[in-house]
Amino acid sequence: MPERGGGRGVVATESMAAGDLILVSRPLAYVASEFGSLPEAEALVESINCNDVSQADRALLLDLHAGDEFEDGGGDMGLTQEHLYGIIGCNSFGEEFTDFAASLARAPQGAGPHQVGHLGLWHSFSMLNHSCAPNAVNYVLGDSMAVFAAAPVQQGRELCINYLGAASLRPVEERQAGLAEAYAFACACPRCSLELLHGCSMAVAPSGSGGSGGGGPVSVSEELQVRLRVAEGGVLLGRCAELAAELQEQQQQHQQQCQAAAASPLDQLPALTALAARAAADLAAAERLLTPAQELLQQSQALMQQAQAQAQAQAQAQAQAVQWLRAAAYELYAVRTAAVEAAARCAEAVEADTSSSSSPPTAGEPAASEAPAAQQAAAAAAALTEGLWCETAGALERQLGVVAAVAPHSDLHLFLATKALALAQAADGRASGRAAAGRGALQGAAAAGQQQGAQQGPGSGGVGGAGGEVPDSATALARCCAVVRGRYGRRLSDAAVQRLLEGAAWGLSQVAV
Ligand SMILES: C[S@@+](CC[C@H](N)C(=O)[O-])C[C@H]1O[C@@H](n2cnc3c(N)ncnc32)[C@H](O)[C@@H]1O
Repeated sequence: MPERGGGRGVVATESMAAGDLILVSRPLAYVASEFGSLPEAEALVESINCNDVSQADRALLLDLHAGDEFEDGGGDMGLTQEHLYGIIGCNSFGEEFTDFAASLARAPQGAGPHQVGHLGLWHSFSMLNHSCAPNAVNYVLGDSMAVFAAAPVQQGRELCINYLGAASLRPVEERQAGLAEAYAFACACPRCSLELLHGCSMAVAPSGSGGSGGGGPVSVSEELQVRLRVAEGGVLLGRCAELAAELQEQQQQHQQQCQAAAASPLDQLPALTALAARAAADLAAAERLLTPAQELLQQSQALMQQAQAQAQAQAQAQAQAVQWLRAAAYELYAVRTAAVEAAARCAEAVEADTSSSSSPPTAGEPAASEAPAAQQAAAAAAALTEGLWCETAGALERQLGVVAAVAPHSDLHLFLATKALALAQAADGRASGRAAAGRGALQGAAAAGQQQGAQQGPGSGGVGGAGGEVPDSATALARCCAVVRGRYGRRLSDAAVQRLLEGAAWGLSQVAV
């Protein structure tokens, strides 16, 4: 059939009425099964393999369509098992006969009352193609296949049956999917085309109805009704197609008339007037929208101003928080320094006490036996001083890291560095290790200043010498001043630099005990 892209089919050689017998086909292979059950394809294969089939029928079997891969009829290979399964898949027809009375009436001769389910292959019947709106219907009578016209058929029309059984009532997508899966073709019958075109299904299966597309068994009477309905649908569809053709013709005429009318300018006047009226209406609608739009604009402007004010307030609050944090840090180091100084004084007092107790005791003075206790106290005080210093130095180091990370332009880490250096000197002028740590902190501050700040002149940024000598307070102060100048000289006024230097000097004077 060229109109469906190849393949064979059956065409009416003369017009016929609904109910006319089209063909009766004897089986090439046929197996019966128990009432209510459909025989398996294996049973049919077995009956063919057991030489039940004559040579002539074998040739007819080979003539049947078996899928695209067997288009050459199997070639020299003859009838392989694979080919046979392909033939059965494409052409076999079977029913389980759940309608008991009708089943008995159709049962093949010799079949017992329970042997009424069947599966078979019929040659001329296998030439019929499928349509979801078929004009022919088939019945198994005995083991023969009879095909009748299910609607009036004009000469030259293709005769089609329904491959789907009751599943032909399913929506178009399901029918298409079922046919594609079982027979590997996309159905383009008038019903499918119409339903696909309009995106709707003209028939929806009643709930619980089955068919070869899946679901439970369907009785024969039910299936007959289904086929009748489908056949009626086919007739209606034919009428629809004719109407569609008429409509298309009319549409073309209208189009031609419109084109002719468009060519004449006078005829365009009503269309232009209508367009103008629509434009006026659009304008009025736009004007109506203008006032609320203006109001919205004003509202959003007010909101924006509010947001700006909020952002300013937030920035101020942030700046205040930074100032507060800075003050808190100064406070902390002042307290720690005071504690270290107190501990040092305590140690000095205990030491003085101990040395005075080494001279002979006078009346009212503590006995010589108490001297070890005083020594212990001195040792404890020294340990306390040491511990406090270590803690303070550790805290200074951590603060330095934090300040350098979050506020690289702050002068706080300079202060912290000078503090660390002074502490190292004050705590133990001979402990070069600790002093070196203080010097290192000062150098770190200077290096941060060099990276972040303005360019420094030669020698101005170097804080601390390369040797292990601990610089005195005045040297440290001079080096701090160099750092400050190097870092802030460009961006700060002279007065501001002076204030910073004074601040650093003040810090040193507080701790250089
Ligand atoms: C029982 S055979 C029908 C006869 C077949 N056209 C032939 O040439 O032998 C079934 C096969 O025919 C083709 N067929 C049947 N109905 C069709 C349809 N409506 N559109 C396209 N192909 C169809 C499919 O390839 C299907 O597997």
